Amino acid sequence: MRRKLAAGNWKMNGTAASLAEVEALAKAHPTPAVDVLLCPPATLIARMADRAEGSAVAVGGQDCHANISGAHTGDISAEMLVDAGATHVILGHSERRTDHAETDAIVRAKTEAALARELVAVVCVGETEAQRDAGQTLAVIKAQLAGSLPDAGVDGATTVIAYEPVWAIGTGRVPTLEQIAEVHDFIRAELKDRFGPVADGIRLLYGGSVKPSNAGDIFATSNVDGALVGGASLKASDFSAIIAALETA
Ligand SMILES: O=C(CO)COP(=O)(O)O
Repeated sequence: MRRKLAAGNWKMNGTAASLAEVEALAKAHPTPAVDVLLCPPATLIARMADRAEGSAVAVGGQDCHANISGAHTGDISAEMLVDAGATHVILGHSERRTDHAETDAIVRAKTEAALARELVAVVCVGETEAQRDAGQTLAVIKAQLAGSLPDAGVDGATTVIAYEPVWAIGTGRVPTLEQIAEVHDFIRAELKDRFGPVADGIRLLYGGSVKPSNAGDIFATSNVDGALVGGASLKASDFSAIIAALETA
C-alpha cells in the first residue's frame, strides 16, 4: 500500500514572513494520514526545516546540482540540501527544463546525486500542449522517464514521479480524469517494465492547477497517489484542504 503524498512547490515565492504558513499547516495536521512535504525556495529551506521540526511537515528543495561541490556559481548540491534540513528534492520540473535548458540526461545526473545523498527525488515529467495536440503525450512521457531516471536505486522509498502537463501548470486548466488516469496507468506500467515489482511502491503525483475544489476528484483517479501543488500550496488554508481531500480519498 503506497502512503499518499501531498507536496507543495513554492517555486520562486516566499520570504521569512511566509514561514507562518508552515506553522499553521503543521498545527492543522499534527498527525496526518498522508505524507506532507513543502519545497520552498532555497533561501527558506533551513528556516522552514527549523520551524517544521517535530511536526509532520517535511521540507524539500526545488533542484540540486549533479555535483557534490565545486565551481558552480549559484548552484546548490544535494549535500547542501541535506545539511539545510531537506529530505526531498524536486528534479526536472518543466520550469527548470525550460528556463535552464535541463535535458533528461541532466535530470538523470541530478537524480543520481540526490539518491546518493539519500534525498527522496521527486522527478517531474509532462507534455506541452503542442505535444498533446499532436498525439505525442505517451511517447513524450516514455522518453522523459527513460532518460531522467537512473538504472540503480529507484524504488518506492527513494523516488516519486510527478506527472505535470505543462499546459495545466498555473493555468487553471486541468486534464480530464480519463486523461490523468491514462498517463498515470501508463507511467506505472513503464516503471514496472523497467524496475520490476518495486515499481508498485513508487508514488505517482499529479500536478497542474490542483485546488481544494478539484482535489477530491483527482485523488480518486487511478494510480494517483497524491499531488504536487504550486499556487495552492502557498496558503496553509488551501493546502490544508488539499491534504484533507487526500486523507479521505
Ligand atoms: O508546477 C506545479 C507544481 O510543481 C503546479 O503549479 P500550479 O499548482 O500552480 O498549477
